[in-house]
Amino acid sequence: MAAQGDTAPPPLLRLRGVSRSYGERKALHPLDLDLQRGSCTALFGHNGSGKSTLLRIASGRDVPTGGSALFDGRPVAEDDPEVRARVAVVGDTVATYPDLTVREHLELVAVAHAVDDAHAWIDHVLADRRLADHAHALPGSLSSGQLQSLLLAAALVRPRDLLVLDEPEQRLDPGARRRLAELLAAEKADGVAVLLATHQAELAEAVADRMIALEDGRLVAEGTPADVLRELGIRA
Ligand SMILES: Nc1ncnc2c1ncn2[C@@H]1O[C@H](COP(=O)(O)OP(=O)(O)OP(=O)(O)O)[C@@H](O)[C@H]1O
Repeated sequence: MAAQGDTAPPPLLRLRGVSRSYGERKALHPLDLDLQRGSCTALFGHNGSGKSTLLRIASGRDVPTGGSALFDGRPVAEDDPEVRARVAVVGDTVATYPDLTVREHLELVAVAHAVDDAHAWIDHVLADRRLADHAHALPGSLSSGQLQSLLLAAALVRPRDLLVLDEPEQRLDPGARRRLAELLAAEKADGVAVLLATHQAELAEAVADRMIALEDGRLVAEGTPADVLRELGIRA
């Protein structure tokens, strides 16, 4: 809660009492979350704890059964052009077109978002994600780590104010994980709000300002990564 006279800008993402039920099953109990531009919040928890459910609500890919989700003051809805233009998502599954090359996937995203000077920008992102040598490869010939890098690259070739990532470290080798942490730090420095679910404490420690631990759809700890990881007994 902001103190009176506090001049902090309104959060880019504001979730109030959001919850999600599937029939009788409560996947997410009511939860509040504020995310400012240039900051990162990490969601942490076991399989099935509700991280992806919360990310889907935050990106407009799902509608909460309770509470409200606002992006820059408007309801987060995937079919809102403003939300689609400004919210980039890296999901937890790799969905590709088998007959489009790596470069063509990125061109498709760049065209959909009317990116200026797309070719130069795609070259930059391909090099940045170590995909330049695979630009003309089809997805079927890529390793799982290279496919994950393609998913990240697709989010980077388009404009974004909010970047939502579901376990982006999965399938990446240690070097690529380090570059992922550098990338997310650079996103924050550019003023992008970053919301990520991760199983990797080191990634949260490297980039997150706040951490939310979930268990069975409930918030069980919240604070700095250091505080939360200590509370969970993961760090001394
Ligand atoms: N479409 C759905 N229908 C029914 N139950 C669902 C659906 N999607 C998710 N759930 C349930 O909601 C709970 C939370 O799932 P969620 O995918 O959010 O967990 P998670 O923390 O992201 O897990 P993981 O680390 O394995 O990705 C789980 O019990 C899951 O079975």
